[in-house]
Amino acid sequence: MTPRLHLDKASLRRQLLAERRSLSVVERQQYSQAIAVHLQASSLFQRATTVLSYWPLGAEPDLRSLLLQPKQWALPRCQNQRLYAHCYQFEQPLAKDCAGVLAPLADSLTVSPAEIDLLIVPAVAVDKEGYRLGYGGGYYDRLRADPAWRSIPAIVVAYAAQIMSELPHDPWDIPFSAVCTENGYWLID
Ligand SMILES: Nc1nc2c(c(=O)[nH]1)N(C=O)[C@@H](CNc1ccc(C(=O)N[C@@H](CCC(=O)O)C(=O)O)cc1)CN2
Ligand SMILES: Nc1ncnc2c1ncn2[C@@H]1O[C@H](COP(=O)(O)OP(=O)(O)OP(=O)(O)O)[C@@H](O)[C@H]1O
Repeated sequence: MTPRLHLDKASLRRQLLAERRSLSVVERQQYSQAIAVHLQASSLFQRATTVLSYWPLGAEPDLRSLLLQPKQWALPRCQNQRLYAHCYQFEQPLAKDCAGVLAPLADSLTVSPAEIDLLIVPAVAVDKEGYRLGYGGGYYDRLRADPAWRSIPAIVVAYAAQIMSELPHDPWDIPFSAVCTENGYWLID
């Protein structure tokens, strides 16, 4: 938890992505499982009927085991620089979207923000105030700039090594409601 505020977002992103890749496959699997356990114990998760989660990319926490829980699941699909929530059912076909992430097919059912109770969002880094650093595409920032999305509780997930005391943030960054790592889950007040 070294203060690295002096670094800009791009340098922090490079550094934190390298740190994440340096975790072994076994560490990532163990931590991902622990994150899933903490998430399932949270009241935000337990109360949610419809959840927008994510399909893991690179060394991100792999929370695909959650997709077996009895909830209505949705996954993001990137199109024209925007994210759309599509329904996901176990073993439904997926294809890479414009960001290179596996996503439901373009013609699959979409879910409106009014139906979604919870967002689960991966991060490259997170700080103590719930500010998130992502890959730099601004996809979740643009999504959450819409008032219909902004009001949905949103949990940001990362490995504990990605938690910083303070990250630089821009006017468009909206802090998250809660943070979850392999070491625990906490709400941001
Ligand atoms: N799993 C997952 N899905 C997501 C996101 C995410 O962060 N993670 N997104 C969040 O916005 C959106 C897609 N945005 C993205 C923007 C840039 C890159 C990107 O530059 N990827 C690197 C690979 C990094 C790695 O392998 O760890 C690359 O292509 O070089 C990926 C996704 C929606 N879906
Ligand atoms: N509400 C918004 N409206 C328009 N553009 C936005 C908005 N939010 C962010 N952006 C644009 O997105 C770009 C990337 O922002 P930032 O570096 O904060 O991404 P990030 O949160 O790390 O990425 P991601 O959410 O894709 O993982 C910025 O250059 C910014 O111009």
